[in-house]
Amino acid sequence: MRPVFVALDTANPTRLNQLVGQLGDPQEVYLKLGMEIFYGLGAEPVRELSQKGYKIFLDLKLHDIPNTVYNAAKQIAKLGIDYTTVHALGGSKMIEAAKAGLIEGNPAGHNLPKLLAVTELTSISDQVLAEEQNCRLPMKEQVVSLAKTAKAAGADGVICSPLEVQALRAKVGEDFLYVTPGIRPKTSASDDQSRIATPSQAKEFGSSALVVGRPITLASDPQAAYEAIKKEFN
Ligand SMILES: O=c1ccn([C@@H]2O[C@H](COP(=O)(O)O)[C@@H](O)[C@H]2O)c(=O)[nH]1
Repeated sequence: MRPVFVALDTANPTRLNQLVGQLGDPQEVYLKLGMEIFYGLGAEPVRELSQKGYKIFLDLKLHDIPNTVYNAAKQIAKLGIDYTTVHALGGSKMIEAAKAGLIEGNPAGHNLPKLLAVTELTSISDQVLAEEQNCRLPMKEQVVSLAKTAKAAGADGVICSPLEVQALRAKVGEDFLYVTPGIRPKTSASDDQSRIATPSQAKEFGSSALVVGRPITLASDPQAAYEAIKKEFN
């Protein structure tokens, strides 16, 4: 079964516990904890949820000089997490430094966390890419180019939109993870996301895993919404 990570974007501990409690057996639930939790509540919820057996994707999107990223990744690895992120735009030396930091900080006996490089955020449209980032490449080519750099620098996969996965599989390879946010079931609002797809489209395009936040966390029955998305994707 391919993973569906639930993005728990809240800094309210009561809300966090309530949501986690609604999702089901820790051994079968994949959680994505991001900046809101980490900056609001610190590292403790990350350690606690990991110790309870949840698979943890800590999405802090590191983007800094290589030395700073190396030291930050070393600390992140100590939390006992399974996946983490850097921005591919930080360059190959920064991605290599992140990988080295994860290896150095990883506790003995724990699987090495997988390093995912964010290509272009799924909130970025073709227009913003061209007019604000002044990128000369079309979106798919830009994402492929960033993914090639990330792979050569030692990343285990990338974060991208499902809309780019077919091109990525063809040009970057099958031996790489394509983890896709920007997921919206047919009846959900797109919110601030630009490059979106439904769970069944993501399945058809070949996403390795999904990241889904508001369509689950704001649903009247989050567990039912989570189960429906897992079923549609698998
Ligand atoms: O390109 C990216 C990278 C990360 N995200 C994160 O995924 C979730 C999506 O939440 P929704 O509520 O389903 O929109 C969120 O935590 C983002 O930080 C992304 O959306 N796009």
